[in-house]
This record gives sequence, structure tokens and C-alpha cells, in this order.
Amino acid sequence: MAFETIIVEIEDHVALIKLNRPDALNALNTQLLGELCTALEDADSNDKVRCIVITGSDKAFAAGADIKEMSEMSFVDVYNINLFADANDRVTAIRKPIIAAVAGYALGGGCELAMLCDFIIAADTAKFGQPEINLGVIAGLGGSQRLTRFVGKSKSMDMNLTGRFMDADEAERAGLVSRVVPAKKLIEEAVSAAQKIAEKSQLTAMAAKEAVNRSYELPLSEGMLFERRVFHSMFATEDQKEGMAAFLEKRTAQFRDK
Ligand SMILES: CC(C)(O)CC(=O)SCCNC(=O)CCNC(=O)[C@H](O)C(C)(C)COP(=O)(O)OP(=O)(O)OC[C@H]1O[C@@H](n2cnc3c(N)ncnc32)[C@H](O)[C@@H]1OP(=O)(O)O
Repeated sequence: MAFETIIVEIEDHVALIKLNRPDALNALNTQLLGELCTALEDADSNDKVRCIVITGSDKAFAAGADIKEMSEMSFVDVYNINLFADANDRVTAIRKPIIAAVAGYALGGGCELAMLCDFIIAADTAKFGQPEINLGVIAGLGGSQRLTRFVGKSKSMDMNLTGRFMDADEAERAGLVSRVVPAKKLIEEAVSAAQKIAEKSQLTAMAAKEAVNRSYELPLSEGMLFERRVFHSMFATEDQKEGMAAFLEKRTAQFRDK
């Protein structure tokens, strides 16, 4: 399928999805969000893809939802289309691992999109924020919920109430991003991390993703039960036999996703 607001490249089992609305700092309008979700679903069902990277430009991962598009909407409009529910549901339904490679602005919906990914690698130029309050609205794609789980109440309140931006180092210290790399090396580092994941058993990687994500939804005792059940079930796979045999035989495992 041909896309107008994103670019998709698939190489070495990694789908690199680049947001591409340079004139609007990758503001997330309906078209871009729709194309992004379709590209993610395509990658999820493509046997050649084992890990996905989403990135933007040097200046902006995404500067938020498209304010021009939203400004004309009424309560009835946004309520009837359930604005942003579809994007949230479609991205969270992706089973393969997704890395956000963030340079420049990741604001509002941009920060929320990065948080919808499984982890964030940030360039040293990255700036995160939930400035919706300056527009007379609150976050609508996870900025008051996921951000609070990532960075805790105090910093999340600070971000959501003052609308200030967090730089990459602060975001790493706060636990929002997993690592900070020089801007010039962002794509190289993100793709290399994705390739490392692509070398694992896909079955196991998807199970690990599912288990970590459950930790956001469940109390600890239920989460531990879920983890243990999934862990036990891995012993029914060929990849568990292969992984452990390869360790004992001092060779690289050849996983077959079975
Ligand atoms: C998803 C929800 C529910 O949570 C809601 C949201 O996401 S609301 C949006 C939250 N984001 C913002 O409020 C950020 C808005 N943008 C800015 O504050 C600034 O653009 C900036 C600080 C990111 C960068 O400033 P600067 O370098 O001065 O560039 P600009 O001239 O402002 O921008 C260039 C160009 O891009 C357009 N732009 C930027 N952001 C958006 C946006 N979110 N929606 C639509 N268009 C955006 C901006 O209007 C400029 O376009 P032109 O005027 O040149 O046509």
C-alpha cells in the first residue's frame, strides 16, 4: 500500500517506519495516524518483520496531534468519533516489539505515541512534553495515565500542569526513555537494538512483551501468576529446548519460532 505521510523500509527483519509531515513537525492528523496504524498492522502480519522502529525527523518525532484539524471540532464531533481511541487500540494490539526512536520534539500526542511503543531510545536532542494545557485541553492519548506510570505522580503532574518540556537526560533519569544516544547515531542504535530483538525467538519476544505489558494492568500477585503461567508454557516450545541446548553446547541458538 502507498502511504503519503509515512515512509516504510523493511531490511534485515526490521520495519523502519518514518513519520513524514516535515511542514507540520509530524503533527498527527487523521491521515497520518491511520497510515501509521495500517503500517504497523502490515508489519505485524508480515513474516519478514520481527521488530518495528518508529521514528520522525531530526527536529520532531511528532509535535502532537494536529491542532489545526482539532481546532474546528466540537464536543459532539470528538465524542462521536471517539477521537484517539482507535489509534490507542490499534497500536496496543500490535504483538511484535516496537521501539520509538525519538529526536527533537515529542510533545502531546507525540510523547503519547512514543509511550505507546515498547521502549524509547532518545537522541540527545529529544524534548518530551504534555503541553495540552496551553491549548485548553488535557492529554487524550495517555499523557495523564501512561506518563504517570512511567515517571510517577509528581513529575507527571509537573509536565501536565505546567506544560514544560523534559530534555533527554531528564527523561532517562525519570525512566521515560531506556537510553540516550548522540542524535547522529539514533537510527543506527535503534535499528541495531531492533536487530538484536529480531535474532531472538519471536514467540518468546512476543511473550515477554505481553508479560511486561500486563504489569501495567494487574496487581502484583495477578501479574506474577500471569508471568509464571507464560513462563511455564514456554517449556512446550521447541525454542526453549533449542535455547537451553545451545547454551550447554556453547553455540548460538537457532530459533525457529516454534
Ligand atoms: C493527542 C492529545 C489529545 O494529547 C492532544 C495533543 O497532542 S495537542 C498538541 C500538543 N502539542 C503542542 O501543543 C505543540 C505545538 N507546537 C509547538 O509548540 C511548536 O510548534 C514547537 C515548540 C514544537 C516548535 O516551535 P518552532 O520551532 O517555532 O516551529 P513552529 O513554527 O511552531 O512549527 C512549524 C510548523 O509546524 C506546525 N505545527 C507544529 N506543531 C503542530 C501541531 N501540533 N499541530 C499542527 N501544526 C503544528 C506549525 O503550525 C508550523 O506550521 P506553519 O505555521 O509554518 O504552517
